[in-house]
Amino acid sequence: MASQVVQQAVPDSLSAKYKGTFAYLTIRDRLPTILTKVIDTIHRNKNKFFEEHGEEGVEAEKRAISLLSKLRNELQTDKPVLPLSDGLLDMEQWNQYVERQQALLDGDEAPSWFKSPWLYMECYMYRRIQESVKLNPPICDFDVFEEGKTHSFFESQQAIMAICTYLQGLHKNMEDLSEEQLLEQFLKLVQVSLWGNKCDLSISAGQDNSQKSSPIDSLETLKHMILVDDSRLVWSMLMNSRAAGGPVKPVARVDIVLDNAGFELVTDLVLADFLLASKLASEIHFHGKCIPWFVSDTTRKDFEWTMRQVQSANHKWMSKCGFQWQGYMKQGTWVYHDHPFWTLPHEFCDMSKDAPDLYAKLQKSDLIFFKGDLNYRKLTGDRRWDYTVSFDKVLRGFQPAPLCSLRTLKADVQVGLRPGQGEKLAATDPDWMTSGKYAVIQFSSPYKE
Ligand SMILES: O=P(O)(O)OC[C@H]1O[C@](O)(CO)[C@@H](O)[C@@H]1O
Ligand SMILES: [Mn+2]
Repeated sequence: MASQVVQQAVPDSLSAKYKGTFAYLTIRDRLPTILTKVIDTIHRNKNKFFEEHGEEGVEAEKRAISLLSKLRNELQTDKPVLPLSDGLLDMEQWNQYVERQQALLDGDEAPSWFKSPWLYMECYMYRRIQESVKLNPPICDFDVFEEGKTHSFFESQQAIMAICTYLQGLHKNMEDLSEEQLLEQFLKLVQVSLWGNKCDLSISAGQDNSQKSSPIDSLETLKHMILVDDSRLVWSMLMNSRAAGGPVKPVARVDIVLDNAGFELVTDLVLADFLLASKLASEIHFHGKCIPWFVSDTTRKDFEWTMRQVQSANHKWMSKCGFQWQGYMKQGTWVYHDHPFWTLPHEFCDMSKDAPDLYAKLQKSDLIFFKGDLNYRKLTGDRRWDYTVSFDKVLRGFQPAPLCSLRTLKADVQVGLRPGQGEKLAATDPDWMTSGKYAVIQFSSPYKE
């Protein structure tokens, strides 16, 4: 009975059924554009498939394109969601999820692109792209988004060199920093990682969106664009946990649920390095995606590729970072994980029930950073919350450990604002929720008084 009451209080999901919303425009315009680009990418790689696999590769390319064209047609004509058939490990969970969505609709209506929750449909599109490739050996391991991700890394070279140089400068006198100076550097590197989230390739529908200038220099001018800044609460939490272990023996395990490869990933690695080197943390656990996702999200392959690229760069400080990072991986102070739950359409409040192993893993953390917009959508359930509802409340029990979302706003969900703040922004800048110009640093802890 009590849980029924709670459920009624939860607002509806964002959905393309609300005409004119960002969800609607995404499903109507941006997702078909992304699918067209995917088809084009596969087609452009035809010669490569032929060189690698002969005629079989070309046949597979044709079949994959035909499945993707069919998918685009299903989307544009609002066809019902079809079950997956590729036999991958998460297939059953996806197919069961349709039933959950079915139960939310009236009568015999089937879940479909313009009726069902946006989060579900957008995730489903990326999973179907994966299916279209997986069903077609020998090209089944082709990452349709790899070119864009590597391009964005190379386009951000200057900015990457700048933050690597900055980090190495810090390394030289880390031991001599006062607590206040350490706090100042912590706040800076959290903001660098935050603004790194501007560079995703999904919001730009695959267009280059890389970082050109030195990120450190722009932090001051960007500060007023941070709508909620809980970074000092995060700092206090880390300091408390450091005090528990003593200054020479840090105890905190920090997890970073990664978002985009390219520049953003490097900003996350720089933050992770700083946390270790400053002894604010003793180990860092990264979480990436098992399959290509939302155009630019980091997979294990992207993670390893980035580490190698940084290491072999023709730039002293960048390559020094790369060697240190490889060292952390070898020592086990940095650990990379992936889990199929991150590429399911579920809200994070479902994690303890639907992926108890992952939830238990996250419970071992002292602080979890969730990077990016999609993670924020999943933290909040991608629902039509009032702007002033608290961040704690919208997590709906998802509290494996203290957590902090670092997100630039690219979807029409935002909570934890001051009364009137959202309305004022809407009046002065109508695209404030989706332009990626604004950001939040929001913290929630199960241990907060
Ligand atoms: O890489 P991020 O920050 O998660 O952004 C991805 C976001 O891009 C979008 O495709 C833009 O709307 C959202 O659907 C998604 O939340
Ligand atoms: Mn992303």
